[in-house]
Amino acid sequence: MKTYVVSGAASGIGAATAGLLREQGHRVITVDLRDADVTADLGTPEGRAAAVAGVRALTDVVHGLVPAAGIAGQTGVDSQLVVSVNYFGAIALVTGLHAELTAANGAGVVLLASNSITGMPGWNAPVAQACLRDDEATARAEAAKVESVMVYPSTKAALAWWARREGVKPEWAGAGIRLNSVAPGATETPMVERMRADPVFGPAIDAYPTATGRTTRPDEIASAVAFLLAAENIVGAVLFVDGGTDAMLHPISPQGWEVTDIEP
Ligand SMILES: NC(=O)c1ccc[n+]([C@@H]2O[C@H](COP(=O)([O-])OP(=O)(O)OC[C@H]3O[C@@H](n4cnc5c(N)ncnc54)[C@H](O)[C@@H]3O)[C@@H](O)[C@H]2O)c1
Repeated sequence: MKTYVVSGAASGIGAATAGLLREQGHRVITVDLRDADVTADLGTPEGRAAAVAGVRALTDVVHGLVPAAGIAGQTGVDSQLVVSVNYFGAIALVTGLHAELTAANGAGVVLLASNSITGMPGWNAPVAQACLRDDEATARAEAAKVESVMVYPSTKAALAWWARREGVKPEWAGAGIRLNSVAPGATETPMVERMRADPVFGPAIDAYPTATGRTTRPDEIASAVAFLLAAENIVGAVLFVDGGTDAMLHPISPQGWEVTDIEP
C-alpha cells in the first residue's frame, strides 16, 4: 500500500483519481476547498502553507502526488485567481512536499495540464514566463490584462514546461521523483459543464475535433494519471488524453520535430 496525495479531490478528475487509487488498495490523502482530509485554499500563500502542513501532519512519506485542483478560465472568472490556483497552488504542493516525496525512494508527480496548451495557440506568454520565474506578482499583473480564458492555457503550459524543465534536475530526478503531466481534452466533469454554460466560450468546448468522436471521461484521465504515477522511468512527459485532438491539430511532437520530418 502506497500513500498518495490528490488535490481537487472533491470533484471531477481529482475525485476519479482518488477513487481509482483507493480501489488499487492505496491510502489517499485529499486536499480541497471542501470535503477533504486537508481543507485549504490553494489560491493563497497562507492556504498553500496550510495544505502542506496539513499533509505533513498526516504522513512522512508521499509515494505520489496529483495536484488536480484548478479552475477554468471563462466569463466572470478572475484571471488572477486562475494563475494563483492553477499554477502556484499546484507547484507549492510539489515543492512543499519534496522531503516526503524523496522519502518514498521512487515517487511520481503528475501535474494536470490541458490540451489547450496546443489547442489554443494564442495563449498569453508573459503570464507563463512569469510563472516559470516563480514570480506570482508579475504573473497576476500580466493576467489582469487579459481574459481568463486566455490565461488558463498559459498556466497549463507553464505547469507542463515546469515538469519538463525541473524533472531532469538532480533535486528531482536524482531524488527519485519523476515529474510528468497529463494534458486532458474536454473531460466530463462539473468544470466542463460550467464551461458549456458560458454564453461566450461555451460553444468552443464541443467544437474541437476528436478522432474518437467524443469527449473524455474522468476515469480515463484517472487511468492515465495512475499509469504515470507508477511508470518508473518516464520523466518530463506530456501525455495527451484527448481523443486525438492534439494529434489532429498539430502533427508536431512536444519534442519539437514534425511528423513530416521522418516520413519518406
Ligand atoms: N474537465 C476538463 O475538461 C479539463 C481539461 C483539461 C484540464 N483539466 C484540469 O483538470 C483538473 C481537474 O479539473 P476538473 O474538471 O476535475 O474540475 P472540477 O471543477 O470538477 O474540480 C476541481 C476541484 O478543484 C477544487 N479547487 C478549486 N479551487 C481550489 C482552491 N483554491 N483550493 C483548493 N481546491 C480548489 C474544487 O473545489 C474542485 O473540487 C484541473 O486542474 C483542470 O484545469 C480539466
